[in-house]
Amino acid sequence: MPSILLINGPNLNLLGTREPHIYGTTTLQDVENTCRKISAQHNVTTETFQSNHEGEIVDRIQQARGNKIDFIIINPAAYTHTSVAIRDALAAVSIPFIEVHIANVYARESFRHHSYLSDKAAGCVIGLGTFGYEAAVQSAILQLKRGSN
Ligand SMILES: O=C(O)[C@]1(O)C[C@H](CCCOc2ccccc2)[C@@H](O)[C@H](O)C1
Repeated sequence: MPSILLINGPNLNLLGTREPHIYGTTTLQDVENTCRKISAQHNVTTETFQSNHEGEIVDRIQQARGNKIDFIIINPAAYTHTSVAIRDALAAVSIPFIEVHIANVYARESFRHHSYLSDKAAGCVIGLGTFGYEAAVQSAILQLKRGSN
């Protein structure tokens, strides 16, 4: 069964509990449950991982090859703007990925306007709130089906 890995970066464990005016009131658990439900409807499994630590995210990406992950959906959070290490880990495993951002990063501080990942992503979903995760899962499923045809 095809498998998606959903990775969320630092502070996203607080989703839905702080700064609702920016990130909304949906919790990370809600997001993960919704992604699992959507993928299950298409006979795709979704594994979820959240960490506040860059090295743990790198480790999880590296493990994805051996864990037979077919697609990655990642919100790197603040590491979007700083992490060559996460960029390099994604390149090393050669698993297609979609980058998700809840807020419109281009409408925020200028330091959020650069991503170390976007140019290597299969696609980016930015500024659609937590619905962006649903859009990313639906797109990943379509790409996986296309690849299996
Ligand atoms: O808009 C996004 O999804 C971001 O990846 C969120 C990051 C912040 C994640 C922290 O999320 C929180 C959620 C609730 C309360 C506090 C932080 C931010 O650093 C990026 O520039 C854009």
